[in-house]
Amino acid sequence: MTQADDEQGRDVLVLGADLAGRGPADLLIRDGSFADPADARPDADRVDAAGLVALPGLVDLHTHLREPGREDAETVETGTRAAARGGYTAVLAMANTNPVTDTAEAAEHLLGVASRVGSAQVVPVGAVSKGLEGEELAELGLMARSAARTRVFSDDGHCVADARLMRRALEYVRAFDGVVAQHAQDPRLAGRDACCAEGELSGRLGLPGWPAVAEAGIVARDVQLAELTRSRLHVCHVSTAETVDVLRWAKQRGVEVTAEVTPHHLLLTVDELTGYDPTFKVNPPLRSGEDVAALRDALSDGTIDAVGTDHAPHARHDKEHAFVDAAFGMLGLETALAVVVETMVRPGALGWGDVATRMSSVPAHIARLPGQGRPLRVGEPANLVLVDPERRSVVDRDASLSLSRNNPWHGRDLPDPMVATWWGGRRTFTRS
Ligand SMILES: NC(=O)N[C@@H](CC(=O)O)C(=O)O
Repeated sequence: MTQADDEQGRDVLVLGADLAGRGPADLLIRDGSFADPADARPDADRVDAAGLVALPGLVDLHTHLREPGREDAETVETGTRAAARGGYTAVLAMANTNPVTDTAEAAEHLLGVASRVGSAQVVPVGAVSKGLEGEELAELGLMARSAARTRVFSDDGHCVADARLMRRALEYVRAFDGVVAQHAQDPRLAGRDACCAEGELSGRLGLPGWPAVAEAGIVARDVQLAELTRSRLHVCHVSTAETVDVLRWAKQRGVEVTAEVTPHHLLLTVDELTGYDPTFKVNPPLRSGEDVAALRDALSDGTIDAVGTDHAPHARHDKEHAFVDAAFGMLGLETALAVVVETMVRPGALGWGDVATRMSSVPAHIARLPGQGRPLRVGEPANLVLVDPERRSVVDRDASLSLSRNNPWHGRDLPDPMVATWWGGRRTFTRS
């Protein structure tokens, strides 16, 4: 019997964890929610959490689960197990599966699979355009009204490049308080072969360049469209200092724009590409140290609202090619918090309360997810992560719960904070 089975129906009393930086307190988990610790039954399971930090379950705005269509790379079952190990209790599953999530039926199918095998809540993201082709709007309204209650729409992997289609999408989602999450990449400036931040190094390495303006230009346009339509825009995986400037301007104007940054863009730079290792091939590409510094500042001051992993698992036979031919993407769910601790918490740029905001409550709010991102309070759903702020280890890609091995952190000494995760009172991960 696993520890999780063992806990079924029993009280779990978590003792002395620091509640997201607000100081130590006890938590009682009962019947899926937090209850008053003073009411704990005498046979409660006790978890000594002294020295640990308690955070609300993390919410990832940007996960690729690959099911349906590429179950050799990831499934709902393996992807959500990886999520639980990373402290996540909800993931938004991107629409670039096969078939694409561009209908109510596809979204509901994914929900059905997740209800059987998920170790975290799976929230289908709906495609903006049919087949991600950027021509015709997908069934946005039907997806919104379906059992999936879709609120986030994205052609991620592709940019909604046509300004008219983007305008229509923004106008449409406003009716149900939805949001369009844009993969900002002007295809005329950075086509599908663009795989290296454009600059001195891309020239030296002979890799097709991906200029910063291809991102910032689309974001500037979309901010204006969001202002025109009075609708909500979310910017996926911001990678450049130029885009940060545009976001600052947009927020000063009061436009409803939010943005996310990936863990890899907070730590890795284009210099990783000098060995032509396709593990580091990702879209948008790794950028300069100046960009990394600007992204950290923006996450610290709230110009960038959230961390999104862009967990992009790929089978070996899609990744192990010459750099230009390999698939774009890297794993992220299991290591996201580790990288945020390393890049933001240790240097003092974010406190634990900020981590809870940037990785849980704000993403839950952007996706309009009730029951996620809630404070650790009596009566709230027991979505909880226990974190050891001091522990470190060397990342081993073979220890991953993901089906894929394209882990850019393999062999790197990083924080190893994950102790345990509960989703709706069910224990979904325990460090062994
Ligand atoms: N972010 C990535 O590098 N990859 C994404 C989609 C994409 O190409 O943007 C994927 O689905 O693999």
